[in-house]
Amino acid sequence: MTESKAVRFLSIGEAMLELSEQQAPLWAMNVAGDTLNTAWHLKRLAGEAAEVAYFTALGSDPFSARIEDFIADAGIDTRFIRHQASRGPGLYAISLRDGERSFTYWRDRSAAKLLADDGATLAAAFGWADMAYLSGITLAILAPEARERLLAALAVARDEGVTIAFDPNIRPRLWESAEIMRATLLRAAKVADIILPSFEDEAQHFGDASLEDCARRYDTDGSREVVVKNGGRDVAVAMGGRCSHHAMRPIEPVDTTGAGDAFNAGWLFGRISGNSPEKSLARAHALATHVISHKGALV
Ligand SMILES: Nc1ncnc2c1ncn2[C@@H]1O[C@H](COP(=O)(O)OP(=O)(O)OP(=O)(O)O)[C@@H](O)[C@H]1O
Ligand SMILES: O=C(O)C(=O)C[C@H](O)[C@H](O)CO
Repeated sequence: MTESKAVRFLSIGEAMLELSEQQAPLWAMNVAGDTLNTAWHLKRLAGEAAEVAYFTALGSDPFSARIEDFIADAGIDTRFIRHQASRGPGLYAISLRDGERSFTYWRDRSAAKLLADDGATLAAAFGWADMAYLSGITLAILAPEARERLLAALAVARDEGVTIAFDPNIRPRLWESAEIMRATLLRAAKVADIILPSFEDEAQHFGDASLEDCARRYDTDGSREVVVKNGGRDVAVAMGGRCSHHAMRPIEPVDTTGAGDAFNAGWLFGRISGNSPEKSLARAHALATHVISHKGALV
């Protein structure tokens, strides 16, 4: 019997400390961050069928060590994590109103802002991967030269056969201007094969009038796979130049933090496993609804 080779999934971004209010006055401190959330869920779904590695930079302090231990304990490979002794981890706190989350950040000098400073580590990581995943947050936190370095490395990796998956995950506060944000997100999407936007954010910042508008803007030539997430409402899937709508079952959320990240893991796992779009969507939605039924990004 031949055993199929595990897929190598590389996720690139910022792992942070997360503060999530439990019963007043108690707050839980966990570890989360959009690209880490997706990597974490994907590893749980895939088990031995995927090797998952996380690419970031952390400090050399005890809280950075906790983050790294958390990642390693999840079975995620930490070989591409670099350390910047002069910096520490970023922190965010969740505020909730009727289950809808907003974030307060303390991350201006986090180590992760330097994650793309070393071209050799980037090349080694892309050389290892079958699929690489990043988000608009990954790009937003970088200095302009580092952003260019990462975009160039992505283009080379794609040419060399790495599948690139990208969630624009729009966070305007993290960018220096709305123009730079929009232009950079479009450039990243151009070097991606799979794009996973959220309709509400895209409509607000790119003016898309419909799910199809959003899918077509990202898939101008019909060569990409685009899944437009949409809270508890219909999702659109563009593939092979055709766009289909899929009804989703809405629920009352406890905390929507990480819904999109969990959805992405479910979708990517389905596609890596060769499942149909319908089956992949069902898994993605089930995982997202599970996550939003609990506080914090990771359940
Ligand atoms: N109220 C809800 N009921 C059911 N499913 C939901 C609800 N909200 C979100 N989801 C699920 O989560 C997916 C992602 O939702 P949404 O686009 O709102 O996430 P997001 O804004 O990207 O989240 P985040 O950036 O916090 O990870 C949806 O497509 C859906 O499957
Ligand atoms: O907003 C960020 O930068 C985060 O990574 C925090 C959350 O975990 C993430 O946004 C949820 O999607």
